Amino acid sequence: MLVPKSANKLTKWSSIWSRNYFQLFPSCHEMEGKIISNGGDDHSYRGCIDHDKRKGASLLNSELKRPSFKYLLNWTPEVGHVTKRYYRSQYHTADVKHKLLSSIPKFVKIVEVGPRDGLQNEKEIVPTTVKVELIKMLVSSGLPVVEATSFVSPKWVPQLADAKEVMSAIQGIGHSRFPVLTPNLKGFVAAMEAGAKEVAVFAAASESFSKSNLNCSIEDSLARYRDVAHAAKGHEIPVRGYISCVVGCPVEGAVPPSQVAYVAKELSNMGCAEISLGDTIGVGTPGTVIPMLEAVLEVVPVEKLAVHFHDTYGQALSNILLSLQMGISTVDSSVSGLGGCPYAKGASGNVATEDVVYMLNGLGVKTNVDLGKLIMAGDFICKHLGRSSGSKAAIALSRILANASKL
Ligand SMILES: CC(C)(COP(=O)([O-])OP(=O)([O-])OC[C@H]1O[C@@H](n2cnc3c(N)ncnc32)[C@H](O)[C@@H]1OP(=O)([O-])[O-])[C@@H](O)C(=O)NCCC(=O)NCCSC(=O)C[C@@](C)(O)CC(=O)[O-]
Repeated sequence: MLVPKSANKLTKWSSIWSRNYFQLFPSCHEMEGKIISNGGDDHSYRGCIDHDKRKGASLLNSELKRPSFKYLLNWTPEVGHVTKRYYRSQYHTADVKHKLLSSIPKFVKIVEVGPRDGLQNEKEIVPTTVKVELIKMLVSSGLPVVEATSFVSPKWVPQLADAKEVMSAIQGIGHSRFPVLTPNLKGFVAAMEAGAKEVAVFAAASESFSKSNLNCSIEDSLARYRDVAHAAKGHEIPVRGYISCVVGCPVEGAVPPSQVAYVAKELSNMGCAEISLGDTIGVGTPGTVIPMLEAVLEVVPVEKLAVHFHDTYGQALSNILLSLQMGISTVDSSVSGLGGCPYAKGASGNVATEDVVYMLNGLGVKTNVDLGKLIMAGDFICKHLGRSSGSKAAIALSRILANASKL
C-alpha cells in the first residue's frame, strides 16, 4: 500500500487525482478558487499531457518544486488529459439542506479506540514502541480522543499488560485526550499512578456477556463502577461508561432495549459523563438500533451518548448515519477497522475510522481529522500486523495513489 511520507510534501502528490486530493484534504476550499482563476496555466498543461503523458508527468513534477496546487488539481493522470472536473467527497453536499440530513450534527467527535479495542484481541504481543508510535500518528492526524490502553488483569488481556509503559510514553504528546479502561478500583488506582486523566468503565446489557467479560453479574459490575465513579469524582477525573451487547449478545441473542436503557441510566446516575453504546458483535441494523436508541434517549440526554459499532455484518456505517440523524455526535471507531472483543468470538473489528471520516467529509460534517495522515497511521499498524486494512476508503484511496505514482 502506498501512501505519501508526509501530507505536506506536495511534490509527492503530483500525480494524485484532484478528486482524491480533496478526499484526503477536504478542508482546502481556497485551492478551488485558485483553479477557477487559473485559465492560462491550465491551458499550457493541457497540451503537454494530452500529447505525452510521461512528459506531462515530469514537467508537472519539475514545476512543483515550488508547491503549487493550481497545476496539480487540474491534472488527471489516469486518463492522460487535463480535465476541469474536480471533485471532493462533500462537493455536492456541503450545503445540504435536505430534510433527511438536516438533523445531523455539524461537528462529530471521533473517539479512536484502535490502540485499545483494536489491539486487545491480537494474539501476538505488539511491542510497546509500536503501540506508542501508532498513538502518536493517530494524534497527529487530529483525532481528539485516542483510547490508549486498559488497566485490566493481564491474565485476562495479556496484550495490554504494558498499559503503564504506554501511558508513560505518551504523556504530554499532542492535544488529544487518552482515556483508559478500568474494570475496578484496582485498575483505577493503577491508571491514576500511570498519569491517566480520564477513565472508562464497561458494563454489559446481557448477563452472559457480563459474566464472560468481567466474571460477574451486571449488578455486581455496576456496584464496582459506583466505587470507581466515586473515586474518579474525588480526583475530578471524567468517566466514560460503555455498554456492550446493546442489540445482541453472542450467547443470549437479541437484547431488549429496556435492558440497555436500564444500564445506561445506572451509568448516568453514577456520574458517567459519556455513555458509549456498543454493538459488540456487530449484528445491529437500523431496524434494531433505532428502538434501542429510542429507549436510551428516554433516560439519558443525547449529548451524553456515543455509539460504538462493530462491522461484522457490514452495518456499521448505516447505523452510524442513523445515530447522527437521531442527534448523536460522538462516534467510536478503530483505525483500519482493527479489533474485536476477546469475549465475543467471531465478532469482527470496529468500524474503520477512515471510513467514518470519509462519510462525514461527504456529509460536510467537521471532525478535524486529516484523512491522509489517518491512512498513514492505518498503513503503519497494518504493516506491523502483516495484514491488509479493514477500511474500504483507505484501500481505495491508497490504490489510486499507488497507480498514480507509477506514472
Ligand atoms: C474485571 C477482572 C479483573 C475480574 O477478574 P477476576 O478474575 O474475577 O478478578 P479477581 O478480583 O479475582 O482478580 C484476579 C486477578 O486479577 C488481578 N486483577 C484484578 N483486577 C485487576 C486490574 N484492574 N488490573 C490488574 N490486575 C487485576 C487480581 O489482583 C488477581 O491477581 P492474582 O491475585 O491472581 O495475581 C477481569 O475480568 C478483567 O480484567 N476483565 C477485563 C476484560 C476486558 O478487558 N475485556 C475487553 C474490554 S471490554 C470491550 O472490549 C467492550 C467494549 C468496551 O469495547 C465495548 C463493546 O464493543 O462492547
